[in-house]
Amino acid sequence: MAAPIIRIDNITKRYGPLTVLDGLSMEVLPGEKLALIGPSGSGKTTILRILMTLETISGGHIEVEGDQLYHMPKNGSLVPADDRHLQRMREKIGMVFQHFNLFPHKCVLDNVTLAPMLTKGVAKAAAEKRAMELLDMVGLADKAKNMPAQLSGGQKQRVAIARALALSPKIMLFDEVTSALDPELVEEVLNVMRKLAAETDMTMLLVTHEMGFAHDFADRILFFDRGKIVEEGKPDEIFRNPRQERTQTFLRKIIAAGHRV
Ligand SMILES: Nc1ncnc2c1ncn2[C@@H]1O[C@H](COP(=O)(O)OP(=O)(O)OP(=O)(O)O)[C@@H](O)[C@H]1O
Repeated sequence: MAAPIIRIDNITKRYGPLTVLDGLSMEVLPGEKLALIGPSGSGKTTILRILMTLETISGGHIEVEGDQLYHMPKNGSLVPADDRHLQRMREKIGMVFQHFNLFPHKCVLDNVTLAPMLTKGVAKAAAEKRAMELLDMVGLADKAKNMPAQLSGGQKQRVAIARALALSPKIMLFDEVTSALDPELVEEVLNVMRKLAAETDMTMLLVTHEMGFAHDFADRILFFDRGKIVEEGKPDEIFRNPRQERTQTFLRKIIAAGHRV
Protein backbone atom coordinates (compact mmCIF):
# COMPACT_ATOMS: atom_id res chain seq x y z
CA MET A 1 0.00 0.00 0.00
CA ALA A 2 1.24 3.54 -0.79
CA ALA A 3 2.61 5.68 2.06
CA PRO A 4 0.10 8.25 3.37
CA ILE A 5 0.35 11.67 1.76
CA ILE A 6 -0.96 13.24 5.00
CA ARG A 7 -0.15 11.92 8.46
CA ILE A 8 -1.80 13.65 11.40
CA ASP A 9 -0.67 12.39 14.76
CA ASN A 10 -2.24 13.30 18.08
CA ILE A 11 -3.12 16.91 17.21
CA THR A 12 -4.58 19.18 19.82
CA LYS A 13 -5.94 22.63 19.15
CA ARG A 14 -7.10 24.96 21.87
CA TYR A 15 -8.58 28.42 21.79
CA GLY A 16 -8.00 29.59 25.36
CA PRO A 17 -9.90 27.18 27.58
CA LEU A 18 -11.77 25.61 24.64
CA THR A 19 -10.29 22.37 23.28
CA VAL A 20 -11.39 22.14 19.66
CA LEU A 21 -9.28 19.15 18.56
CA ASP A 22 -8.52 16.61 21.19
CA GLY A 23 -5.70 14.20 20.32
CA LEU A 24 -6.85 13.73 16.73
CA SER A 25 -4.99 11.31 14.47
CA MET A 26 -5.71 10.41 10.86
CA GLU A 27 -3.93 9.35 7.69
CA VAL A 28 -4.83 10.07 4.10
CA LEU A 29 -3.58 8.04 1.15
CA PRO A 30 -2.51 9.66 -2.13
CA GLY A 31 -5.53 10.14 -4.37
CA GLU A 32 -8.04 9.41 -1.64
CA LYS A 33 -11.34 11.30 -1.57
CA LEU A 34 -12.35 11.88 2.05
CA ALA A 35 -15.49 13.47 3.45
CA LEU A 36 -15.41 14.93 6.96
CA ILE A 37 -18.89 15.03 8.47
CA GLY A 38 -20.29 15.67 11.92
CA PRO A 39 -22.12 18.18 14.09
CA SER A 40 -21.48 21.90 13.96
CA GLY A 41 -18.45 22.87 16.03
CA SER A 42 -16.88 19.40 16.02
CA GLY A 43 -13.60 20.66 14.52
CA LYS A 44 -13.92 19.74 10.83
CA THR A 45 -13.09 23.19 9.45
CA THR A 46 -10.32 23.62 11.99
CA ILE A 47 -8.44 20.57 10.75
CA LEU A 48 -8.56 21.88 7.15
CA ARG A 49 -7.35 25.32 8.29
CA ILE A 50 -4.51 23.67 10.21
CA LEU A 51 -3.49 21.73 7.10
CA MET A 52 -3.52 25.00 5.17
CA THR A 53 -1.33 26.50 7.96
CA LEU A 54 -3.94 29.16 8.62
CA GLU A 55 -3.93 28.15 12.31
CA THR A 56 -1.28 27.12 14.78
CA ILE A 57 -1.61 23.90 16.74
CA SER A 58 -1.26 23.30 20.46
CA GLY A 59 0.42 19.89 20.14
CA GLY A 60 1.03 16.90 17.90
CA HIS A 61 2.64 16.27 14.51
CA ILE A 62 1.56 16.71 10.92
CA GLU A 63 3.47 15.46 7.91
CA VAL A 64 2.65 16.14 4.29
CA GLU A 65 4.62 13.90 1.94
CA GLY A 66 6.98 13.20 4.81
CA ASP A 67 7.62 16.92 5.52
CA GLN A 68 6.80 18.29 8.98
CA LEU A 69 4.18 20.98 8.60
CA TYR A 70 4.58 22.65 11.98
CA HIS A 71 7.61 23.02 14.20
CA MET A 72 9.65 25.61 16.09
CA PRO A 73 7.75 25.84 19.37
CA LYS A 74 6.96 29.47 20.19
CA ASN A 75 5.01 30.67 23.20
CA GLY A 76 3.87 27.16 23.88
CA SER A 77 2.19 26.65 20.52
CA LEU A 78 3.60 25.07 17.42
CA VAL A 79 3.83 27.40 14.48
CA PRO A 80 4.19 26.75 10.75
CA ALA A 81 7.71 26.22 9.54
CA ASP A 82 9.72 29.01 7.90
CA ASP A 83 8.50 30.97 4.87
CA ARG A 84 10.25 28.92 2.19
CA HIS A 85 9.03 25.68 3.66
CA LEU A 86 5.55 27.14 3.98
CA GLN A 87 5.63 28.24 0.37
CA ARG A 88 6.42 24.68 -0.70
CA MET A 89 3.50 23.44 1.36
CA ARG A 90 1.15 26.01 -0.10
CA GLU A 91 2.03 24.70 -3.54
CA LYS A 92 1.08 21.20 -2.46
CA ILE A 93 -2.23 22.13 -0.87
CA GLY A 94 -5.06 24.24 -2.29
CA MET A 95 -8.16 25.29 -0.38
CA VAL A 96 -11.63 26.45 -1.36
CA PHE A 97 -13.59 28.31 1.31
CA GLN A 98 -17.27 28.62 2.12
CA HIS A 99 -17.31 32.35 1.30
CA PHE A 100 -15.20 32.23 -1.91
CA ASN A 101 -12.59 34.81 -0.73
CA LEU A 102 -11.98 36.11 -4.27
CA PHE A 103 -9.98 39.30 -4.69
CA PRO A 104 -12.87 41.75 -5.27
CA HIS A 105 -10.89 44.31 -7.28
CA LYS A 106 -9.36 41.81 -9.68
CA CYS A 107 -11.11 40.30 -12.68
CA VAL A 108 -11.72 36.56 -12.86
CA LEU A 109 -8.62 35.93 -14.97
CA ASP A 110 -6.37 37.92 -12.61
CA ASN A 111 -7.83 36.07 -9.61
CA VAL A 112 -6.59 32.84 -11.16
CA THR A 113 -3.19 34.07 -12.44
CA LEU A 114 -2.11 36.03 -9.38
CA ALA A 115 -0.72 33.23 -7.20
CA PRO A 116 1.31 31.46 -9.92
CA MET A 117 2.79 34.79 -11.06
CA LEU A 118 3.57 36.10 -7.58
CA THR A 119 4.63 32.95 -5.79
CA LYS A 120 6.11 30.84 -8.55
CA GLY A 121 7.29 33.57 -10.92
CA VAL A 122 5.26 32.12 -13.80
CA ALA A 123 5.29 34.47 -16.81
CA LYS A 124 2.02 36.32 -17.49
CA ALA A 125 1.32 34.65 -20.83
CA ALA A 126 1.86 31.14 -19.43
CA ALA A 127 -0.21 31.90 -16.32
CA GLU A 128 -3.05 33.23 -18.47
CA LYS A 129 -2.96 30.22 -20.78
CA ARG A 130 -3.22 27.85 -17.82
CA ALA A 131 -5.91 30.04 -16.19
CA MET A 132 -8.02 29.91 -19.35
CA GLU A 133 -7.76 26.10 -19.40
CA LEU A 134 -8.92 25.99 -15.78
CA LEU A 135 -11.73 28.47 -16.39
CA ASP A 136 -12.80 26.35 -19.33
CA MET A 137 -12.79 23.29 -17.09
CA VAL A 138 -15.14 25.00 -14.62
CA GLY A 139 -17.29 26.34 -17.47
CA LEU A 140 -16.39 30.02 -17.07
CA ALA A 141 -14.00 30.84 -19.92
CA ASP A 142 -16.47 33.47 -21.14
CA LYS A 143 -16.34 35.29 -17.76
CA ALA A 144 -12.56 35.79 -17.71
CA LYS A 145 -12.80 39.57 -17.86
CA ASN A 146 -15.74 39.90 -15.46
CA MET A 147 -15.32 41.21 -11.93
CA PRO A 148 -16.35 38.92 -9.03
CA ALA A 149 -19.30 41.21 -8.17
CA GLN A 150 -20.78 40.43 -11.60
CA LEU A 151 -20.93 36.69 -10.89
CA SER A 152 -23.47 34.46 -9.14
CA GLY A 153 -22.41 32.62 -5.98
CA GLY A 154 -22.02 29.37 -7.92
CA GLN A 155 -19.86 31.09 -10.52
CA LYS A 156 -17.72 32.74 -7.80
CA GLN A 157 -17.17 29.38 -6.20
CA ARG A 158 -16.15 27.83 -9.52
CA VAL A 159 -13.61 30.66 -9.97
CA ALA A 160 -12.34 29.93 -6.45
CA ILE A 161 -11.84 26.29 -7.44
CA ALA A 162 -9.98 27.30 -10.62
CA ARG A 163 -7.81 29.66 -8.55
CA ALA A 164 -6.91 26.94 -6.06
CA LEU A 165 -6.02 24.60 -8.93
CA ALA A 166 -3.74 27.14 -10.59
CA LEU A 167 -0.78 26.12 -8.43
CA SER A 168 -1.36 22.46 -9.40
CA PRO A 169 -1.76 21.21 -5.84
CA LYS A 170 -1.62 17.52 -5.04
CA ILE A 171 -4.13 18.00 -2.24
CA MET A 172 -7.35 20.02 -2.38
CA LEU A 173 -9.34 21.03 0.70
CA PHE A 174 -13.00 21.99 0.28
CA ASP A 175 -14.60 23.68 3.28
CA GLU A 176 -18.40 23.63 3.01
CA VAL A 177 -18.11 25.07 -0.46
CA THR A 178 -21.84 24.94 -1.18
CA SER A 179 -23.16 26.14 2.20
CA ALA A 180 -23.36 29.80 1.20
CA LEU A 181 -25.09 29.08 -2.14
CA ASP A 182 -28.73 29.28 -3.14
CA PRO A 183 -30.02 25.72 -3.58
CA GLU A 184 -30.29 25.99 -7.37
CA LEU A 185 -26.57 26.85 -7.62
CA VAL A 186 -25.28 23.97 -5.51
CA GLU A 187 -25.30 21.37 -8.27
CA GLU A 188 -23.08 23.37 -10.66
CA VAL A 189 -20.33 23.46 -8.01
CA LEU A 190 -20.77 19.81 -7.06
CA ASN A 191 -20.51 18.90 -10.75
CA VAL A 192 -17.08 20.54 -10.95
CA MET A 193 -15.98 18.55 -7.91
CA ARG A 194 -17.32 15.32 -9.40
CA LYS A 195 -15.33 16.05 -12.53
CA LEU A 196 -12.15 16.71 -10.54
CA ALA A 197 -12.62 13.51 -8.58
CA ALA A 198 -13.19 11.48 -11.75
CA GLU A 199 -10.53 13.02 -13.97
CA THR A 200 -7.60 13.71 -11.63
CA ASP A 201 -5.63 11.75 -9.09
CA MET A 202 -5.66 14.61 -6.60
CA THR A 203 -6.16 13.88 -2.94
CA MET A 204 -9.38 15.61 -1.89
CA LEU A 205 -10.65 16.39 1.62
CA LEU A 206 -14.16 17.69 1.85
CA VAL A 207 -16.00 19.15 4.83
CA THR A 208 -19.67 19.03 4.02
CA HIS A 209 -23.23 18.96 5.26
CA GLU A 210 -24.37 17.53 1.90
CA MET A 211 -24.61 13.92 3.00
CA GLY A 212 -25.90 12.64 -0.35
CA PHE A 213 -22.88 14.15 -2.10
CA ALA A 214 -20.48 12.85 0.56
CA HIS A 215 -21.93 9.39 0.04
CA ASP A 216 -21.44 9.44 -3.72
CA PHE A 217 -18.10 11.28 -3.76
CA ALA A 218 -16.00 9.87 -0.94
CA ASP A 219 -13.89 6.73 -0.72
CA ARG A 220 -14.00 7.11 3.04
CA ILE A 221 -16.08 9.07 5.54
CA LEU A 222 -14.73 10.43 8.82
CA PHE A 223 -17.34 11.25 11.43
CA PHE A 224 -16.22 14.01 13.80
CA ASP A 225 -17.70 14.78 17.18
CA ARG A 226 -16.27 17.09 19.87
CA GLY A 227 -12.80 17.27 18.36
CA LYS A 228 -12.35 13.56 17.78
CA ILE A 229 -12.93 11.11 14.95
CA VAL A 230 -15.60 8.90 16.44
CA GLU A 231 -16.09 6.59 13.47
CA GLU A 232 -14.73 6.10 9.97
CA GLY A 233 -15.47 3.79 7.11
CA LYS A 234 -16.72 3.42 3.57
CA PRO A 235 -19.79 5.55 2.79
CA ASP A 236 -22.16 2.58 2.77
CA GLU A 237 -20.89 1.40 6.14
CA ILE A 238 -21.26 4.82 7.76
CA PHE A 239 -24.54 5.85 6.19
CA ARG A 240 -26.35 2.49 6.12
CA ASN A 241 -24.93 0.83 9.18
CA PRO A 242 -23.25 3.27 11.59
CA ARG A 243 -21.80 1.48 14.59
CA GLN A 244 -21.43 4.35 17.04
CA GLU A 245 -24.38 5.80 18.86
CA ARG A 246 -23.23 9.38 18.20
CA THR A 247 -23.08 8.72 14.45
CA GLN A 248 -26.53 7.11 14.54
CA THR A 249 -28.01 10.10 16.39
CA PHE A 250 -26.42 12.58 13.99
CA LEU A 251 -27.66 10.75 10.89
CA ARG A 252 -31.16 10.32 12.36
CA LYS A 253 -31.36 14.10 12.80
CA ILE A 254 -30.14 14.70 9.26
CA ILE A 255 -32.74 12.32 7.83
CA ALA A 256 -35.48 13.80 10.03
CA ALA A 257 -34.59 17.21 8.57
CA GLY A 258 -35.38 15.78 5.14
CA HIS A 259 -31.86 15.33 3.76
CA ARG A 260 -30.79 12.46 1.53
CA VAL A 261 -27.95 10.31 2.85
N1 LIG B 1 -10.74 31.73 16.00
C1 LIG B 1 -11.47 31.04 16.90
N2 LIG B 1 -11.51 31.44 18.19
C2 LIG B 1 -12.21 30.75 19.13
N3 LIG B 1 -12.94 29.63 18.85
C3 LIG B 1 -12.93 29.20 17.59
C4 LIG B 1 -12.21 29.87 16.54
N4 LIG B 1 -12.39 29.18 15.38
C5 LIG B 1 -13.21 28.14 15.68
N5 LIG B 1 -13.54 28.15 17.00
C6 LIG B 1 -14.38 27.16 17.70
O1 LIG B 1 -13.85 25.88 17.43
C7 LIG B 1 -14.89 24.92 17.37
C8 LIG B 1 -14.74 24.10 16.10
O2 LIG B 1 -15.00 24.92 14.99
P1 LIG B 1 -15.00 24.35 13.51
O3 LIG B 1 -15.32 25.51 12.60
O4 LIG B 1 -13.77 23.59 13.24
O5 LIG B 1 -16.23 23.34 13.55
P2 LIG B 1 -16.96 22.60 12.35
O6 LIG B 1 -17.05 21.18 12.74
O7 LIG B 1 -16.31 22.92 11.06
O8 LIG B 1 -18.40 23.27 12.43
P3 LIG B 1 -19.40 23.74 11.27
O9 LIG B 1 -19.91 22.48 10.67
O10 LIG B 1 -20.46 24.52 11.97
O11 LIG B 1 -18.60 24.59 10.34
C9 LIG B 1 -16.19 25.68 17.49
O12 LIG B 1 -16.63 25.58 18.82
C10 LIG B 1 -15.79 27.09 17.16
O13 LIG B 1 -16.63 28.00 17.81
